[in-house]
Amino acid sequence: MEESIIVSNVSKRFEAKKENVQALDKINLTVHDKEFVSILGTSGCGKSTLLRIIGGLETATEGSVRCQDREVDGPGADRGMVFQHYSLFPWMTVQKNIEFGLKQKGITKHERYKIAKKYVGLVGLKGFENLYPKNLSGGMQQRVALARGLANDPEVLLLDEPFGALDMQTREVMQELLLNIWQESPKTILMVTHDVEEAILLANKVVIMSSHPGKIKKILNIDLGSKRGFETRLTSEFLNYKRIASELIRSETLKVL
Ligand SMILES: Nc1ncnc2c1ncn2[C@@H]1O[C@H](COP(=O)(O)OP(=O)(O)OP(=O)(O)O)[C@@H](O)[C@H]1O
Repeated sequence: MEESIIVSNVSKRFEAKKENVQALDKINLTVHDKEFVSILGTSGCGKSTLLRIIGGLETATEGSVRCQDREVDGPGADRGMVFQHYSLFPWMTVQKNIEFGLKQKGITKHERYKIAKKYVGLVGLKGFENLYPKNLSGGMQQRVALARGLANDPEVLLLDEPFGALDMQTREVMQELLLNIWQESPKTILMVTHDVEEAILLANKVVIMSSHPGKIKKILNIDLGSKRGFETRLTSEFLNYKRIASELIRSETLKVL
């Protein structure tokens, strides 16, 4: 398997007036082509910072990141990002928000209309295409952001809590949607989440971070086969992974608190 993302010795220090924060300390991580990797860890352990550095939105204090064989020195079309705070264009309708990246890629008007329509339907927003973000709930905005990320079909998708604003039922349906899309047309996905079940259900590998400073504590290889769905959560293998991951995170949380 080829390497898609290579994080080498990445450290990040935020310099602030009152206190400096060592957010990440010598992170080494390789994500192979078409792998789905989840990152779990207690609040403040540096998950978002790591994703932002890979996305090129933040620079590492030390170390380097390569993505698709290129040094990361800023955002790029090879990496699609879906972040917690939706980052939709407020002056564009749902349809236009989803079409935006497709337009940048030079896809024809007719084709991008069709692709955006497809993803509007997949995320359950049919009928809302002509509304503006301000007229949508947080969960609906998050689904638009996810549809936009998926519609662009980048080589690498970076997801930061993509389902954080959704109710449990919608969240489970969106997890299955992402799983189906990834199974049908695999791509490299790196996803930050707080949800242990979500991390295990979706990924081939779960990276568990420790905090202050953020380091990689453990990488769990998840062997649940490729056909996963709602029932997978009930299997003994799944519950075993859940127990291991929960114990590791709990020991970190207790340390921090
Ligand atoms: N721009 C910034 N300036 C200063 N400190 C920052 C900045 N961004 C993050 N930090 C600090 O870096 C550390 C890691 O933050 P980060 O947001 O990456 O954690 P996280 O694991 O994603 O947290 P959460 O799960 O709560 O979203 C925290 O201590 C945070 O306060």
